[in-house]
Amino acid sequence: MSVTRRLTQIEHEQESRLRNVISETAVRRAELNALRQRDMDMKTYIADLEFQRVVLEDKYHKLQRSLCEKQREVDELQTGGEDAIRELVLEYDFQVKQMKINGDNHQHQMQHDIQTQIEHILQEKVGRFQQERTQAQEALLEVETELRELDTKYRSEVLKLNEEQGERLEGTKQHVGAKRALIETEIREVGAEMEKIRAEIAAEEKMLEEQQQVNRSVGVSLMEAIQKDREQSQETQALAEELRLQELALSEKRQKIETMLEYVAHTQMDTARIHERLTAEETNRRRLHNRLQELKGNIRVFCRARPLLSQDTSEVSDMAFPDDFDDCNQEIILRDAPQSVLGATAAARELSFRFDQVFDPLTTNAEIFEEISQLVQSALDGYNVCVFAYGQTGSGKTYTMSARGDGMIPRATQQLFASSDVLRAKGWEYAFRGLFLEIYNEAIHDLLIQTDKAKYEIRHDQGKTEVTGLSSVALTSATMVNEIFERANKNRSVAATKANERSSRSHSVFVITIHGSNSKTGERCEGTLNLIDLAGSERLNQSQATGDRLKETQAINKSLSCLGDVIAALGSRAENPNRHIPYRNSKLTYLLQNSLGGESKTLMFVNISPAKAHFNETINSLRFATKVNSTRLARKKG
Ligand SMILES: Nc1ncnc2c1ncn2[C@@H]1O[C@H](COP(=O)(O)OP(=O)(O)OP(=O)(O)O)[C@@H](O)[C@H]1O
Repeated sequence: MSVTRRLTQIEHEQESRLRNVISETAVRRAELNALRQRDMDMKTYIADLEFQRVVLEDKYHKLQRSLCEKQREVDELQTGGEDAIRELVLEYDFQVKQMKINGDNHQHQMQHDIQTQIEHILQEKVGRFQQERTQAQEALLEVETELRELDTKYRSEVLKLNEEQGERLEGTKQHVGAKRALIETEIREVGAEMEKIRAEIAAEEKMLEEQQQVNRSVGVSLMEAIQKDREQSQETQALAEELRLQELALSEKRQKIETMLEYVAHTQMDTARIHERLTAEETNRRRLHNRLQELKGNIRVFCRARPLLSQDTSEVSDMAFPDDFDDCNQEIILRDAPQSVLGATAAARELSFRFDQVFDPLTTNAEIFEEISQLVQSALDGYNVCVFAYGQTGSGKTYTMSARGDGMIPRATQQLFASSDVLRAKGWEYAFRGLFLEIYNEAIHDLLIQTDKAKYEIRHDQGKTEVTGLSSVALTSATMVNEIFERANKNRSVAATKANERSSRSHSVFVITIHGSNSKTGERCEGTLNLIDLAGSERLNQSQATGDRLKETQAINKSLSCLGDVIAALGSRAENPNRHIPYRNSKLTYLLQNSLGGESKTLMFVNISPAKAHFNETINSLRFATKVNSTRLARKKG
């Protein structure tokens, strides 16, 4: 579920990032379009200005051309007037000279003719000559008059021409001057206009330059924007690609998750089915397990011989143990060497004892616990279980029950917690509480706290046993139980130094109450696991025991024989269901009342020493254990 949530979150983040990029790109594009539009407007405006400038320049050139033509006209007019006057003067001089030449020639001719005539006349016709002379003179006069007239005419014409020419020149000059003034005004205006236009052009050019500058920077920003746009487009594309890939991965993951969810659903259904089956099988297992334990016997006895120790002063007894693989023949055989009694040699004894299990000195605690663990399971299944270690002092009871991390008690507590963890999967929840006490001289002592003052009272109520005033602690882990166990043993050893080897002379009882409930099936169970290290069972020669030692011995003998009696009475209930069970005869049996009998399971270790010196005590222990082993508890009906 967390993967789906994470993927959805990534998807939302990517979508939001993409949306931001798209909206930013849209803004950039709008800016870009505005800049492009502005650039287009500026280009149009610049083109207009350029066109106006060209028109003005064209106009200026035309005006300049027309000014030049006018100037040329003026120059031509000036040149033309002077030439005409000069020509007229020259013509006039020429005509005058020509006329003079002609007159002179004519005169000479006439004079010659006249002289000729005169001479002729004189010679030929003197009269006529005179006449002719007169005529000639008259003709001369006429010519002179004509000449004068011509001269006058010429002069007046010249004057007239001069006047006309002067007027014309003046007019032309005035006209030219006016025109020139006009043109100059026009030129000035044009110049001013040109200046203005130039200034405007300069201003426009400046503006243009500025605009171009702006355009350049706009172009740069435009390029940057385009570049950015391109980059953003690339980024957008990359993001889109990434998004696409992620969506692909997401959909693959979704598909996988869906497949997995389907698988999980199937698995959950399977698991539920398996759980149901397991729960049913667990109930069945409990039933079968209990049946198996019953078939094995609700009271079982295991015989365990310890190895010969370096501190054992005597030799090893002649003991025969069953073959490791022979489960059916669990028998221990002890042979006693022939002894001479009152001078006669008694025959060698061979004693055999049959038990549920016989363990030779090489058997380890781990191997023994394999058998005990079934009873621990029974306690978890809601049955009351008692495990006793019986035997003479130094036979290995404490080693069997309490050896650190290895004895039946540490192993049993470890199994309780380990099995409760396994059973949790089947709906079982367990709570454990512990009592640790010592019964010495028929008095109860709390081994969890050190006090001699407390008074303890055993009470039974509706199948439950309570010891008032005794501290009971919740047991939450095997480690914690080990710590409590260590503390109890320490308290026991402190008491032992005070009470002179009391540890061997007292029963130590570790009671674990087990509460189980199954939330799935609604089942409940309550069991008790009692782990008891009994006081040394050796018989002391009563005549030698006095004082405290005697009292101790009596108390031990009493409680052990009471235990034997209770077990025997329970065994005979099969024949006599109303048989009284003497639980109250000892503190130990009264304390264990609810854990001995009925469906309870009892296992007794009979610990024996292999030393020859302990042979008789070993025989006694084996006899007691045989008595217990022959008992089979009667099951309650119903
Ligand atoms: N199976 C065994 N293997 C090795 N050593 C053992 C074994 N059983 C007992 N011992 C040793 O024998 C000695 C006596 O054993 P233990 O103290 O258990 O006897 P006990 O019956 O409990 O005596 P007590 O009644 O005084 O408590 C101890 O040193 C113990 O380590």
